[in-house]
Amino acid sequence: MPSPIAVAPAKLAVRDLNFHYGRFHALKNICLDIPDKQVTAFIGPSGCGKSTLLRTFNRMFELYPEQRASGQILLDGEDLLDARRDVALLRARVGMVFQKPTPFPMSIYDNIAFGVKLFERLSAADMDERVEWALRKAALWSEVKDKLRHSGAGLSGGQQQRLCIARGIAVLPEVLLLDEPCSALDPISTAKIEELIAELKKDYTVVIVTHNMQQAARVSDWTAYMYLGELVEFGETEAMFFKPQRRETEDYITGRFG
Ligand SMILES: Nc1ncnc2c1ncn2[C@@H]1O[C@H](COP(=O)(O)OP(=O)(O)OP(=O)(O)O)[C@@H](O)[C@H]1O
Repeated sequence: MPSPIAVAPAKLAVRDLNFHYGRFHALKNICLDIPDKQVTAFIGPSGCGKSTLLRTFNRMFELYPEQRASGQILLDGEDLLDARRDVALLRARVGMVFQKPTPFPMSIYDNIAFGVKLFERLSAADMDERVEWALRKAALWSEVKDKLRHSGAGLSGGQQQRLCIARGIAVLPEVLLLDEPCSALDPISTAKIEELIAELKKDYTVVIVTHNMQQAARVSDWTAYMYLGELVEFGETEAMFFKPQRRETEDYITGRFG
């Protein structure tokens, strides 16, 4: 197997990561480099640990006492699993967008301003500018600029998901985690989010969990194939899809799995 340590500079370096849900061992000795300002996709059959691995990157699991991670996850060289590190600050650096669009029950404008206010004191004019910037980045501005005070819940599913991405980037994170961001969306909204991901990687390190192999091939630079809590193969997406090193990866990619 090619080294799980990518040649590109790593934004996140996972070292001997193990994860337990109670007594269930969900991630086993994961070692992996997530390259900076590129898109990395996690693929693998249902239950292999993709979302679990993603959620370790902003310590989401800490909300649940029976869940625990051991090993190291270095963000720019510093271990983010170190309990002394402020988890709120970590989540400002490592943002997350979930499978189902989850706008807050408030206006489109406030959906974005809410998170920004937790970390920065901006003047009204600067906040207006930040909201517009985030909505433009998420390719949503032209569709919502005349209804910023309307509820976010009134948007279509695809628009809501772009609103969640705008909310995620408004706090100026360095890493954006996307957990199956298109699984609840129609093909047109999916295409928009995929275009957006290509745009976002100019500024952010993006990690995406997807069930959709074509999507992984289209949007990612690097791909990790997981199975039963282990990292089976990791490499550049093109090589993984056209010349996988492991038989298991090839079987999964070509649909022979299961
Ligand atoms: N809260 C939990 N408590 C106990 N076990 C869990 C919990 N969440 C996930 N698991 C188990 O951990 C393993 C990995 O789950 P995870 O959701 O990370 O897989 P996944 O690859 O993202 O799956 P899917 O593609 O179906 O979303 C599975 O066996 C799952 O049943």
